[in-house]
Amino acid sequence: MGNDPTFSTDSSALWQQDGDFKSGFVTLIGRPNAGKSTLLNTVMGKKVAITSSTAQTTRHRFRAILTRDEFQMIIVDTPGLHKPHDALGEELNASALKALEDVDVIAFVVDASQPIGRGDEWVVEQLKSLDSKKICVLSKMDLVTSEQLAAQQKAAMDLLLWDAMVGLSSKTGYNVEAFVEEVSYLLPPGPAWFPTDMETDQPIEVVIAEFIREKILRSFTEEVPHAIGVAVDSLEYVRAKDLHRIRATIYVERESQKGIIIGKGGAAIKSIGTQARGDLELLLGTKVYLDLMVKVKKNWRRDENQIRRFGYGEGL
Ligand SMILES: Nc1nc2c(ncn2[C@@H]2O[C@H](COP(=O)(O)OP(=O)(O)OP(=O)(O)O)[C@@H](O)[C@H]2O)c(=O)[nH]1
Repeated sequence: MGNDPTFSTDSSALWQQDGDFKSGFVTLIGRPNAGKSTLLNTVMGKKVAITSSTAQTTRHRFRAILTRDEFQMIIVDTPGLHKPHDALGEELNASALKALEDVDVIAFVVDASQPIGRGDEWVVEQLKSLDSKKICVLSKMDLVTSEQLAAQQKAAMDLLLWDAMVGLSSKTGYNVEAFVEEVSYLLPPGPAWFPTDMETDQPIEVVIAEFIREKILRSFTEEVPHAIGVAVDSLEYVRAKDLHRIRATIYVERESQKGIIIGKGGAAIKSIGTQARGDLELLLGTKVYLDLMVKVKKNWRRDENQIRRFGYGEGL
């Protein structure tokens, strides 16, 4: 992928800009399902992060880079913060909190359609001692009335003295540009740290595995999605046919889950493969041949080493 600017790995050069240029790190933080990854994709104008209605979708600290004439913002998506139940949960929390260190702006994303509760208070508590600028984002505005929004604004203002507050909808795009403007206003002066045509710092294999995992999250009910991990075993570009050949393994915790993922006569895994291939062809800009395997790896979510091997949480 060396010639694909989206996945350029050359971050050594400092792309110095003159004058009033601003740059810095913005971390999206909030409870699971608040709409962080969807906001990131809308800001970027394309799909870079995966999303689903299953809480705890995001397992990586994902960084996307938005460069305009006046600024460069490096946006860090984090796994939603929540009370941990297992090693994976603890690792995801640690990963999200680590992402708050030394960032210029923290964007606390709260779902405008859900009451602000103890979970949000707990997240904001973690922010109080940090020096960064703090912006409150009320997401999913398309789901609330103006009265509900006003009530939510008031509740959010009671949590903290924010440097800015924006209500937006990533679904309709409403006010997403206002969010970008507010953040850019809060960024300090500085050069572009990354090449101006680079959009994400994740290895392509990680993005591919995440796209596959997204399809599984969207295809099954609660129990199975949390039990899966996806790893790309090989990625090969066949120049003569202009296609990418991808082999990936879906790991589950139990035989019964393997059966569910494969489905009757292989129907479920075939459907996952078809859906994933569509996205991957768009991502890679070539035809894709996708070979998916399912393997059982007992209790991998309780095994910190395995979590790291998948690249979730801190282990990247
Ligand atoms: N109606 C509506 N739904 C939204 C909007 N933004 C996000 N959603 C939905 O909310 C759900 C969660 O969105 P995500 O972006 O995955 O949330 P997240 O905060 O990244 O979730 P975690 O990865 O669990 O931390 C998905 O089903 C989205 O489609 C919005 O502006 N309007």
